[in-house]
Amino acid sequence: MITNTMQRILIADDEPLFRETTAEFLREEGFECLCVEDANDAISVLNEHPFDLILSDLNMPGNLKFELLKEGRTKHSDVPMIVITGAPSLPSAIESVRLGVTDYLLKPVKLEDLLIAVQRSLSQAGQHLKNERSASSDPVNSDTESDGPTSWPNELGILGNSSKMQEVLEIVERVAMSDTNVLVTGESGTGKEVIANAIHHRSHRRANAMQVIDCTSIPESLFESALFGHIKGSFTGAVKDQAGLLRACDRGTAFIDELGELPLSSQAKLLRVIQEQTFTPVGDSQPIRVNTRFVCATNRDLQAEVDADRFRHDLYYRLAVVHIELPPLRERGDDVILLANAFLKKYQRSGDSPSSFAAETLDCFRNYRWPGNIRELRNVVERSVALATDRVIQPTDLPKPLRDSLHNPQPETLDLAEVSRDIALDTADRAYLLQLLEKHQGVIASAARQAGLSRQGMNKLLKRHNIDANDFRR
Ligand SMILES: Nc1ncnc2c1ncn2[C@@H]1O[C@H](COP(=O)(O)OP(=O)(O)OP(=O)(O)O)[C@@H](O)[C@H]1O
Repeated sequence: MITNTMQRILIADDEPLFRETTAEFLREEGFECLCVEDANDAISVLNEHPFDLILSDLNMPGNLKFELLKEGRTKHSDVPMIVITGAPSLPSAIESVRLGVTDYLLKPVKLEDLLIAVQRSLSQAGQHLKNERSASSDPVNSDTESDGPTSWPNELGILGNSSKMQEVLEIVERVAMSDTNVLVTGESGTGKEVIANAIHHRSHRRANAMQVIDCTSIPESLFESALFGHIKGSFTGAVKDQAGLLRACDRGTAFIDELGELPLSSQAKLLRVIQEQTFTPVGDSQPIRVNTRFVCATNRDLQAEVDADRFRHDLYYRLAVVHIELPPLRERGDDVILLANAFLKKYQRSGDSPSSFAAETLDCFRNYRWPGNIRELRNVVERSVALATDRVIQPTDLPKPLRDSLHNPQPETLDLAEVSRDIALDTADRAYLLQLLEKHQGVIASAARQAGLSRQGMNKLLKRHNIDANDFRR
């Protein structure tokens, strides 16, 4: 878990082994490290997050003209920079010094020497940055104790410090470099595509394309042609040759989104490609070989679909070699605050834009059940930044279901020993209704049937708890 008291080092280097060993060593020495593999990524994280030190390679993508050092020098002049290069030269050393680096080290560098250089550079830079941070009047950054961690990304650039997300990220790190097929499941908006992207970008396939194949947008009759391509004239409407989606991700990753929606006939065709890594374009006779890794996503319970014979079990086992289950936002603890603060920064447009959330607004975020997960949170923050009249976003700036959640905490956030029996029972009753509606996707009649209530009885109960069944419709 990353804390805010550690000093933060940005490591930019395109050699994975160097990056990882250096980061591991520095972490053991008590620093927070964020690794990126090229200058463009380094510049964008540098502009989004505060750092105490930059450790930069010279010969890496996007750095032909010392772009990272120039950015550091012009926009972050208080952040010391150290160069570590495997291809030293007099001109590059002169230019680095001109751009203000505090040290110019040669690879392979002894880790003890690196540590000395890091400590020296940090102490030269003094307490300047730290003082500035602690004096900051921006509550998003300064009020970290009450609001949870600040928007500091892990190495995958995915926000989430909760233990459930840390477990997910660990699996992503481990599986990315293999060629194993991965199934990502989770409710809508939990970040399945974000995870698929992270797997692709951490894999050895990252130089090639990740192609999104959205099963809901391809009609069953066109599935073969969309995936495998076709030859001109092979069917009415085939006015020219088309390569198909699979060829576009040869040596890359095929991200099959909404896999649970794939009709049985298309499942058989997909299975063949996965087993044989070959396919034949429609109207052609020559098979084409591809080398593709499959990452799939669905918000359905695919095992249940297999049990109900709606999904082929052989395809399921081929695709779900590793299964990553993303927790809903309501089960990620204070990640909701971390994400809300990050979205707030993202949507701030001018100096007058709202720059923080009131404590009660954060309580609403914690209490609300977020059926639309991170996507819903992002939309809520964008909307409240646009509508708020004050610099602090108040519960009144939020949509009604969120505002209503202020006085309706989820049972897991309630200390039962501290409340009356009535409140405890009421909270449990509410939690039961929420889960019931979740399961029945907002259909009151079937929820009422399971609860042993009449429709009217259920409606009355929902009204008392201020729950709108429409919020659960998918
Ligand atoms: N951990 C995260 N950190 C920051 N932003 C995130 C994270 N996870 C998801 N998001 C953002 O939330 C939104 C929804 O993410 P994404 O599209 O990956 O969800 P999904 O589970 O694939 O949704 P669906 O099932 O509806 O396709 C996107 O805007 C994405 O950038």
